[in-house]
Amino acid sequence: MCKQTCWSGVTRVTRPGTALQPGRTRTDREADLNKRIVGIVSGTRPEIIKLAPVYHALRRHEDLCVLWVHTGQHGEMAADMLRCFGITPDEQLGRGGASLEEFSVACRQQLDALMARQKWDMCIVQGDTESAFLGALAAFYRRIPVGHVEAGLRTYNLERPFPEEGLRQMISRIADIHWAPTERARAALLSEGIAPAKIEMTGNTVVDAQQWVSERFAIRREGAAADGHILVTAHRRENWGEEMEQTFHAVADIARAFPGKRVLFPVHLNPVVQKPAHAILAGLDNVRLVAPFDYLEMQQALVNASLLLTDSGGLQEEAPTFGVPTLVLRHETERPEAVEAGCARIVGPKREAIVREATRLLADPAAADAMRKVANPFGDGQASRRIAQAVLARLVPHTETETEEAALAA
Ligand SMILES: CC(=O)N[C@@H]1[C@@H](OP(=O)(O)OP(=O)(O)OC[C@H]2O[C@@H](n3ccc(=O)[nH]c3=O)[C@H](O)[C@@H]2O)O[C@H](CO)[C@@H](O)[C@@H]1O
Repeated sequence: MCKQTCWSGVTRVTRPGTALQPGRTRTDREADLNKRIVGIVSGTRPEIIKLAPVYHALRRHEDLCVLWVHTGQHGEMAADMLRCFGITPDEQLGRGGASLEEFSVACRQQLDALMARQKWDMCIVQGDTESAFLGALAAFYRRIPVGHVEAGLRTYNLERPFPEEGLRQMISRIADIHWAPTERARAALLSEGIAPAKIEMTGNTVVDAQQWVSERFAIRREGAAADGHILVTAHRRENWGEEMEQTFHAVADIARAFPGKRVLFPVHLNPVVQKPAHAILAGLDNVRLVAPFDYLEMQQALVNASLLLTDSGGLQEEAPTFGVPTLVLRHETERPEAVEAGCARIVGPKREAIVREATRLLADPAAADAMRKVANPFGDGQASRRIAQAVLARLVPHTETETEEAALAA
């Protein structure tokens, strides 16, 4: 592996076997071959999970030079995810500092320098993070078309989730192609005046990511669905403090009421979560508090769960793939499709409602079974292929693109 520092704080990584002439980059060389350059910008764990299948789908096409740029918003958690999906970033940006402001300013400068030097034909971002917004903004100023994966999620409440709701709405204002995961997301974008031709309903790439790892790492359920553990995750900023403590007291109540059930809780590293989780739950025999899982461990823990209690967006989307009934520990969700389909319920972060709903599902196997049988409303595992087809149609219009039927039959 060759590492070159190409400007302040930015390290360029060249894959083995692609030795370059001095001063020349893989991008320069591939641009000479008339390849169109697609840059993918990631910052956090969920972005990597949802962009990895897009990266692999795009790399199948020889007319494209696909670059992965990691902003460093998440460090170690992101490195685990990149490893899991076999991705080595082409560009790893340097963090400007610990605060979000310092990160943001330095990230914007580095992205602009990168885009000034390499003429990207498209910039792809995902979701609603600071990195996604900065990637879209830098591309917008450089007149590079922006493709937005998981476009159109909305609560229309700028406070919840904060700052994500604002960031995703701003990305929608400057994106050129909006890949909506669901019909509801498409309808939201249309209602905001985005031209129908710029929106494509693709499904959510999170299902593709699950299929990708399940196929390669043999992720399978061990034992009967109803016998599995209760999986818990909680980290959302808007629940910090008293509401999160109530959630953990509810988990303790459930563990005491069902001593034969094991509760598995990978605890987010933030001390705001660690402290109350350990104070309230550490003494219970059937509760295991563990460090955050890598993606493979998490998918294995999910497939073996009989019930999921979570405030995570990604886990709400992943649980129906494995038929795991879900209680959402939030007041509202921008992913109501699971609730409407019948595989999830919103219970909020408060003790009484969580205990009531969990007890109902644990005591009534028929109610839990009904939730297990619902197909995943978020995607069919083909989203990244549809996105790759859309990129090709835009950047290499004379290429023959696979029909949906041909791809599915392959
Ligand atoms: C408001 C909102 O909904 N915002 C979302 C939120 O994303 P989220 O709630 O989905 O985030 P998490 O829960 O951190 O990640 C979930 C993924 O991580 C895997 N996972 C989890 C725990 C673990 O121990 N090991 C793992 O592997 C898990 O299977 C899943 O795939 O924040 C992002 C910005 O950070 C936003 O862009 C995104 O809209």
